[in-house]
Amino acid sequence: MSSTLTDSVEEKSTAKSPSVEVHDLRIDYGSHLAVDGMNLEIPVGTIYGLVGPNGAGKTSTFKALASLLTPTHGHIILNGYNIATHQRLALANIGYMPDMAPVASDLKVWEFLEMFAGAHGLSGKMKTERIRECLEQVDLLSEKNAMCTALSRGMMQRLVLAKTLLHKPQLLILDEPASGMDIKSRVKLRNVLRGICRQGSTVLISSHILPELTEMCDMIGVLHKGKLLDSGNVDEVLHRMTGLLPEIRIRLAEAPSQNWIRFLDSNPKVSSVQGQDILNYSFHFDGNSCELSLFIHDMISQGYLVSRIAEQQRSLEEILLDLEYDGH
Ligand SMILES: Nc1ncnc2c1ncn2[C@@H]1O[C@H](COP(=O)(O)OP(=O)(O)OP(=O)(O)O)[C@@H](O)[C@H]1O
Repeated sequence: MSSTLTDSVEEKSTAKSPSVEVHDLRIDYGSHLAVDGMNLEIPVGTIYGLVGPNGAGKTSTFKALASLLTPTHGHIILNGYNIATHQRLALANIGYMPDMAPVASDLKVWEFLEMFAGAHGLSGKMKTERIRECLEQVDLLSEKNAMCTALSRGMMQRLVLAKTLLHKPQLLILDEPASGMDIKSRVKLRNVLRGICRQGSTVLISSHILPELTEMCDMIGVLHKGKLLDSGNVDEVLHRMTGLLPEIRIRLAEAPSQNWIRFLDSNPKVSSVQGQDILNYSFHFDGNSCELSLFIHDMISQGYLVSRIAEQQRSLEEILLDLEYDGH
């Protein structure tokens, strides 16, 4: 449904609206329930990762956000505009990259982007400059004259990302952008996404591989069989979902004083202290990474020489796998 700019601005939420608000989203395919009562809020400038096994409902959610399918029920608000009532304004500032983004094979990188820049109404010097900026942003300027077919998978994904950036979207929705990428390409993608966020945009990405997201994202949501099981800061969600307290392993550079065990036990967040030998200790820690950092800082300022710290935790993949077997 179209609307005038004036009434849309009146209906827009506050200037500090979250980038994405999803209220009670439900998506059905015939008798199959794909997304079930999702509520989600993503602040501006965040990299948010939606993680879930195959068939969890990630693509369906993203398609609903990009207005490519109509949900059975629920509201979606992008940058303050409800997509059901103010679709044009809500979608004006989003960039959507599907999981199997098509790339024209018989074009050079520059020509490929020129085609889309033209469709966005760019021409002349402005078009040339914007294409250059986008290629720079995804670190692909050196390949501007390469044939699209000659690009690696990681480069291809970044080229499609450059295409998605052409109209300067404030919200990027990227479905499985890192799938099939090697670690080098993933690091490059992470740096590109961080750069985009620093410029004030919000990025929403999906993956069925948790480590891909935890290394890239500020926040994650865990989707399982259409239900959003948890959502929030990466550390907090991992802590809540994995349930078990992480085990912290500490190696000291020299034998500690007699007060060492008493010092560890005196922290209310510490439990199950064990000493493997005079230098190696382990304990459970019931706090977030910031509280752990403070504790380690305290340890060092008390004169305990910490030479190594490691944290071990049951992975979310293992937990989701358990849920599958439990039939949840
Ligand atoms: N067009 C469709 N018609 C019928 N069922 C569909 C359709 N699209 C998706 N589904 C089903 O809806 C559920 C969610 O699918 P969706 O593609 O959203 O999940 P996903 O988390 O993106 O999975 P993947 O990681 O495999 O892409 C799955 O059970 C899927 O089979």
